[in-house]
Amino acid sequence: MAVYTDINEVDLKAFLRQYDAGELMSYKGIAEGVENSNFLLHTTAGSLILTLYEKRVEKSDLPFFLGLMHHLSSRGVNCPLPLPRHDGALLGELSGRPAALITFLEGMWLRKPEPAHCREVGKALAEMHMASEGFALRRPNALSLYGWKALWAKSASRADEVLSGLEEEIGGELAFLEGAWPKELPEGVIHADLFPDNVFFLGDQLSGLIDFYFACNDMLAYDVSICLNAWCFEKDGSYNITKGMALLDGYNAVRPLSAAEIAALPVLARGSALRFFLTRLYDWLTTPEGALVVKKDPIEYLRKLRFHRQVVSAAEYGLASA
Ligand SMILES: Nc1ncnc2c1ncn2[C@@H]1O[C@H](COP(=O)(O)OP(=O)(O)O)[C@@H](O)[C@H]1O
Ligand SMILES: N[C@@H](CCOP(=O)(O)O)C(=O)O
Repeated sequence: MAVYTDINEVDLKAFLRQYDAGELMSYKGIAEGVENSNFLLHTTAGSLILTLYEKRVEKSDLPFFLGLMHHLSSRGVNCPLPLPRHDGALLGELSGRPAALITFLEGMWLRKPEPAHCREVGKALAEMHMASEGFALRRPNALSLYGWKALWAKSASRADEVLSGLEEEIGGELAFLEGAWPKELPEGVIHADLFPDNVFFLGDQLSGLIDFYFACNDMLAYDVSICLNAWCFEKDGSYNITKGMALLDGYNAVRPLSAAEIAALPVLARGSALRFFLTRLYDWLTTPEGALVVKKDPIEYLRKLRFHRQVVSAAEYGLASA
């Protein structure tokens, strides 16, 4: 359960008085998520999500995230909207943390996505990429090459506690990616964490996207590679090419990938696997025992990274024309 910061009823009621959000009826911590503290509120005005921003979220980045949700929603992407306070601010403070109230999105995330869902995700990702055009704010990706190296520097000396040989393997991978990382691919605003738990479905219909707190400006095809990693591997670690084909078809139907983006997919997928391996490893080594959060397994992403290392062309991901 990701509740890092506790709240109390008295403070919460005072916080809510700054909004046109009705009277508090009940609230509870949400037993999902890793990054921030989330609470589900029921008020006389309906259901709302209260988010207290934690460890990896810089307060100075919040206008980018909250503004992006407004921009995307005004372009037809179904995503939560931050509520303004009476004074117009989208951001307040609760229990000493920056905090926002956001609209509740109906739907639930899929524990066992099928190829048809992967197609919907590919389509929604491309639609998000197109809809984000014209968004005025910029945010460099804090978790790209430079950020990976910084994160690795904090974990490297303890990596072999998790798996023998990791320090050498990941050091080599970083050196490879530093030389091979693409520089000329089309860029835009990417979600950067579009995992199954951040995509809601009502039945088989995709109903919305949440959790824009890693969004940033980066290569659009890098976002595609994140989704291949997050949606197209099975629990046993095998890559499901049918899911990959569906996801890539869905994406291509809205925003066709260029030849250069297709050629770069194996390297991008190595990079995105490494990115999630590194944050998971860091959390694995530093999250205190007993914290109210379910730690995610870094080794799952090491296996994905090893898979991408032996991929020769994007055809192996299910791209018919690669
Ligand atoms: N706008 C929303 N509408 C409905 N549920 C939400 C919304 N935002 C978050 N949640 C719930 O909270 C959980 C954690 O949210 P998330 O933004 O992924 O947290 P974190 O940033 O900590 O990873 C989600 O899996 C979902 O159950
Ligand atoms: N998707 C990341 C962790 C970030 O958590 P989320 O709840 O914000 O999706 C991972 O799986 O490592």
